[in-house]
Amino acid sequence: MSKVLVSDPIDQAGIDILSQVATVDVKTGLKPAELVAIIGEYDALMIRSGTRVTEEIIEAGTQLKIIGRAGVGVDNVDVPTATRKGIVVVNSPEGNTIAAAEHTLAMMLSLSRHIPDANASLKKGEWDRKTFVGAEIYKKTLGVVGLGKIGSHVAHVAKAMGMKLLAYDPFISTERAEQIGCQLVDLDLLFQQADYITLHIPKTPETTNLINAKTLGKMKPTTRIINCARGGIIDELALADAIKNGKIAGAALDVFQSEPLGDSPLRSLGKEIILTPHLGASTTEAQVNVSIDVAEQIRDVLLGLPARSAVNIPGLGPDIIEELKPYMQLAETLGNLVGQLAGGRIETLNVKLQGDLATNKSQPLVVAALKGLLYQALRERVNYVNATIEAKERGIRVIETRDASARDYAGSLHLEATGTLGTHSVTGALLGEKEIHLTDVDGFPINVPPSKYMLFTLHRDMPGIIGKLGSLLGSFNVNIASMQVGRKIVRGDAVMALSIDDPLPDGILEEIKQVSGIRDAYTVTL
Ligand SMILES: NC(=O)c1ccc[n+]([C@@H]2O[C@H](COP(=O)([O-])OP(=O)(O)OC[C@H]3O[C@@H](n4cnc5c(N)ncnc54)[C@H](O)[C@@H]3O)[C@@H](O)[C@H]2O)c1
Ligand SMILES: O=C(O)[C@H](O)COP(=O)(O)O
Repeated sequence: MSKVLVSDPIDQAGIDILSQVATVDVKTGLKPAELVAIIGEYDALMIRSGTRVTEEIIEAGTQLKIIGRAGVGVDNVDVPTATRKGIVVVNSPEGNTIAAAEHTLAMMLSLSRHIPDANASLKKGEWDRKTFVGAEIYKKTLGVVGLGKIGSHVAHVAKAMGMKLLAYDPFISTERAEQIGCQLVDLDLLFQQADYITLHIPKTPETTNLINAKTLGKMKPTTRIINCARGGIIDELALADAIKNGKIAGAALDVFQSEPLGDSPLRSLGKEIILTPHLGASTTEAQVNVSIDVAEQIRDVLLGLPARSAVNIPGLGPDIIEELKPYMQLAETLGNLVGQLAGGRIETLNVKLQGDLATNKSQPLVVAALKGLLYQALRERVNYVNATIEAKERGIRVIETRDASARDYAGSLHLEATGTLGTHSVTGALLGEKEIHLTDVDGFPINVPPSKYMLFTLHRDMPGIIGKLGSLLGSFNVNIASMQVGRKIVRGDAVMALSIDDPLPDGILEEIKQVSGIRDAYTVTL
């Protein structure tokens, strides 16, 4: 019989489901070394945010087939290592949406009316009606950063309470925002105008320290911030400082850079701040939902069936996956690349399946291209199962065409993304069995394998331009691994594709764009 380890408190409903097919051990509060010592016995691990599933734990889990996260965020799981080891990672994308949204609303109202401090004062024996005069949220402006599942529900309820709604989410269409009753604005305007700012975004390199001394400086002295998303999106020291110095009015935080929260200046602030110990998902209903949702998936995978919310394994038939696997990787890479070249919010993705790929069997490649396209917005939360729905929810129009007569390569894929910042296209094919090559960028023929860090320029084909760019990169100690120019006519427009060893340091891209003859430049991380 299979063995499942449950290492965080989860609802009994899930344990009952797992017990039908496996022996279930519930061992909470294990230290990392204790988990490493025992994980080798188990086929499945079920967790919440309390267990950090590191590379060391995954490597020690020699029998592990699945890691089930009873909740949304899988940032406590080393997903790339799990994927490399062939371990399915599943989560419950919607099971605690309402709980987290309601906690956010509770935080906003409690903060406005000083409920925690008023309650504490009364329980101490006081009757103080002066200190706790609050503010109304009616007719105030709420700035929602991240208009996904939780952000949308918060917006919906806030609207009913008479709030005016601004939202920032570069991956959501204006139409979708309007349906929810939000006006999409840029982040600066949201920071300047909102009376309340609520965060509902994942923690990614782009969102880390999004709220910092500089952005706090743009807010009104009456602004209050609520974070029930992820710790680390707010620079906590800068926030404590801004509240202490009256630069903003207050904050309500459920999540912290390091959990459990240790010594922190946030703890010594008064009624301007409310802190809860990561309780967003802690309702009876949400815990039943996520526990059942994830336990059912663990049960299915242990029985050899596919999981419905795998964050790292395609939910497609194993035979199709085997045949299309190298092309799926091609489609995902091209999707990620064209999404970054186009930038901004993507409105349309044209997918052209060419040569041998122009068959109906190739449909999963469209899904893989969308998965790549959405990676910047959703990171590991986008998978082959949800990519199409996520694209639809974001208002991205997908146009598929097939051209069996295109014969430059046995099979090639052409993607064209149009977004708020313009249109870009890429084409790619496989060389040999599975070596991905970019064969065209923005209509210019090239032939380069993609690499982790790339720089693309659109420039005038003229003597000296390659040298100038090389010297500029050299002066910033950027090492070029390979470089290729694609042009259609001599001394006309051209594209340069460079593979570089490290990410481009801040500020260089702007300098590159100033080089005479270079019209535009893009940096991409794959
Ligand atoms: N406190 C808790 O207990 C609790 C409970 C559940 C979820 N969460 C967290 O809440 C957050 C939102 O969860 P969700 O289920 O709504 O996720 P979701 O994927 O449905 O929505 C996230 C939204 O953020 C947007 N986004 C991504 N990068 C962005 C950026 N740089 N700027 C602006 N928007 C960006 C995406 O387009 C998406 O619409 C996640 O961080 C999740 O881990 C916390
Ligand atoms: O990502 C989530 O689902 C939330 O942060 C909740 O985490 P928890 O289930 O560990 O409370």
